[in-house]
Amino acid sequence: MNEGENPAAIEARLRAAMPEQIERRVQSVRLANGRAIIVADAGDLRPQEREVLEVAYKQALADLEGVEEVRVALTADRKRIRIIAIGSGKGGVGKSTLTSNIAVALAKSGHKVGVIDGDIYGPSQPKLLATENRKPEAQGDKLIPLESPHGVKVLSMGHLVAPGKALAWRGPMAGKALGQLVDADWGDTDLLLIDLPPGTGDVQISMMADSKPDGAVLVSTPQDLALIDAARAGQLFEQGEVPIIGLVENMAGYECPHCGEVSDPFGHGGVEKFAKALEIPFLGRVPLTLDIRQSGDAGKPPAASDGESAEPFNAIAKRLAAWLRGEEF
Ligand SMILES: Nc1ncnc2c1ncn2[C@@H]1O[C@H](COP(=O)(O)OP(=O)(O)OP(=O)(O)O)[C@@H](O)[C@H]1O
Repeated sequence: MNEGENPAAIEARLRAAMPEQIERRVQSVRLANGRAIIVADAGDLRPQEREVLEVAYKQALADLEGVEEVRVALTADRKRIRIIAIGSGKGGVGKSTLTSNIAVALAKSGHKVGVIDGDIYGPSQPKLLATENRKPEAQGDKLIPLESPHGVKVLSMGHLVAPGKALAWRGPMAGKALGQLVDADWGDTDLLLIDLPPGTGDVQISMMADSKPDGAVLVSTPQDLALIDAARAGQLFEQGEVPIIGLVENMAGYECPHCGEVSDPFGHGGVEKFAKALEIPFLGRVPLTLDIRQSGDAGKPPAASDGESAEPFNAIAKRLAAWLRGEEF
């Protein structure tokens, strides 16, 4: 061992000596008096696989400088990842845009966030999170999510199926495909946001049954029609006993880039009033801006910036984080 090597450097050196597939399971590894102590997650492994894993750690570190003995503690309790579904009754209200930006805002505040694009028929997260034309690898029967450039992991049917291919799928098949994305190897992710397809069909119902979300966020524009659809999506979550965390109003207020006048193409404040009437918390309002649209198309979520356009997403992320901690917001 190098004299003066600090614990973080030692941990990095020990981890670097391990093959990636076993390194990703390590919760902690330290070296004290020639003894390397590894704590690793083996909650999903059968007894025989656990033995193989233990031997693999011992072999990986055996010849390392300063290591005389290797001890391995395998934990059975896999950390449960919390799941939040982002839904809307109506399509095109900005659910995918919100999902990617809220994910990035939560990641900026220290959460380890993954995004699942549940919109099997019209996936948009590969573009929004700049992972288009990339293919996730598989480890055994588990997919390895892609790392987006914005600190968020992501998996979408758009990464797996050629554009337009999934369109022919029927509900149960689409539901199964979504289950595969949820069951991927999310590593140290602590929160998954699922961008649901619009509507209240088979995919949503099967997701509710298979990977019950901890809570749901509903997105709507201030328009009456979108609100009615949001109410329908709300009922779906209630029937599935998924708590509704709150409502987000998107595309509220458009500021003319030429004259500065603010107009409300889809109305204003409707979602907040609606939320009050239904006694659902209001999570925040996102304006309609050219920047949000253009940044989305360019795979650069405004939430990743320090600019003003990140603020509405930061505010919503803050309320979600409070909800996750069980606090009032
Ligand atoms: N606040 C906003 N300001 C400007 N454009 C927005 C805003 N929110 C979303 N958009 C744009 O509206 C379009 C639809 O958004 P998005 O794909 O996020 O909606 P969606 O509800 O997920 O749609 P779908 O139902 O098709 O999955 C996109 O072009 C997006 O860039």
